[in-house]
Amino acid sequence: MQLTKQKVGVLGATGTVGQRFILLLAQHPNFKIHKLGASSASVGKVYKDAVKGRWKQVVGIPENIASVPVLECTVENFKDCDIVFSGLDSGPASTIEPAFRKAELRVFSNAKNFRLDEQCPLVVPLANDSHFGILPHQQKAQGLQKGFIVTNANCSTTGIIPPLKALQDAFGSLDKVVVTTLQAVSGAGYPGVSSFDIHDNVVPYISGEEEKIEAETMKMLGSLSSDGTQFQKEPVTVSAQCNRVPVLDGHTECVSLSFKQRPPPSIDQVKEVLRNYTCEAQKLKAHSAPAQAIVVHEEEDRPQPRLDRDHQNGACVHVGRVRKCPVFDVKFVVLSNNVMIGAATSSVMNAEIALAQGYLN
Ligand SMILES: NC(=O)C1=CN([C@@H]2O[C@H](COP(=O)(O)OP(=O)(O)OC[C@H]3O[C@@H](n4cnc5c(N)ncnc54)[C@H](OP(=O)(O)O)[C@@H]3O)[C@@H](O)[C@H]2O)C=CC1
Ligand SMILES: N[C@@H](CC(=O)OP(=O)(O)O)C(=O)O
Repeated sequence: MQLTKQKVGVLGATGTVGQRFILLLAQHPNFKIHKLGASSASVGKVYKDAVKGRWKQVVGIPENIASVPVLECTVENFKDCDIVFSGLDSGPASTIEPAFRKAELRVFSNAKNFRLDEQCPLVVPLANDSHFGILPHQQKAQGLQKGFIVTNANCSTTGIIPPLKALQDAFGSLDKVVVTTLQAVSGAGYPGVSSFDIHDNVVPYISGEEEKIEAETMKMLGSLSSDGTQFQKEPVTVSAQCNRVPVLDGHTECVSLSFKQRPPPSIDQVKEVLRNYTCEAQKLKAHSAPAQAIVVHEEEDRPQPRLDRDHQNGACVHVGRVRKCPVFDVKFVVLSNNVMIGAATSSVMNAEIALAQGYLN
């Protein structure tokens, strides 16, 4: 039986993340693009004209989307959508997303604004979908029947959460996590960092990024109270250092960590746990879920952004160089596609999980 597809709106549809939404949703079994929104610079144009000279994907604009008009991001324009995906800049997201929620719309957001909100789930779909359990509380607290905001994480946080969660589930609480990032230029949107600044260079600062990785990790590794009304942060110490590097897509992260458990697990045990890790999105057979959530590499020079970022349509995370750390217990390298699982794919997979778990009824 063919089920009716959910009508979806995409806010920020013309941007770096928005373009990935278009590609993921143009032919989706559960969702059908119904409305597109962006800034006043794009409003009034059809999609292909709004992104003229700015469509940066290796495939063309899907034919069924090219002539869809781009609208102003108002409740009035989007009120007949079942779901709204937001790839808005954080400035406009701060007012538009809560206004949409208030109008009983379900919002799946990439923006940073509500990630640490006590009523909003912050979910990496390969790891902590149990945090959707806060949604009835959010709706009750906001006096709503259907509307809510679900957020997905910062793109660098997203990469490290699945391996950290896998290790926490298997070996108990982590003690300390140190992460150094090498972040792709697409993380800064388009046109982002100027070519003059990034060519032949590394920029050792990304505004606000280190604080986000530290705080978001504690929320996502934490738990939801049994009555579904409160998040309990995981008391893990996280230290992040963030760098921008001349890579187009794909954030690389060098991670060292220690366990509370003494003695710590062996390197072989760590690898086995990472390799065998499965998540709810896979069990639910969510359309965007990867067959392998964490791909563990044995080659000593992998993962690499150019070679590995598009594996499984960028929906998994890669871990390589798992080895003993002389300072902490274990160290490894993570690679994740920042615009796919780090952004649009996470939002879409979150909506697929929410649909399967009955949160969109
Ligand atoms: N790039 C990445 O790797 C990641 C990004 N994010 C987050 O996702 C969001 C989008 O990022 P990204 O796609 O990179 O950014 P871009 O700058 O590439 O795109 C921003 C989008 O927002 C729209 N927009 C800007 N101002 C307004 C406004 N006042 N009203 C309505 N729409 C507006 C733009 O429309 P127009 O084209 O008309 O100007 C465009 O569609 C941000 O919040 C970002 O922090 C999260 C994780 C990873
Ligand atoms: N700051 C990230 C991308 C991003 O937009 O993050 P956030 O959604 O947390 O603001 C990067 O530069 O790679």
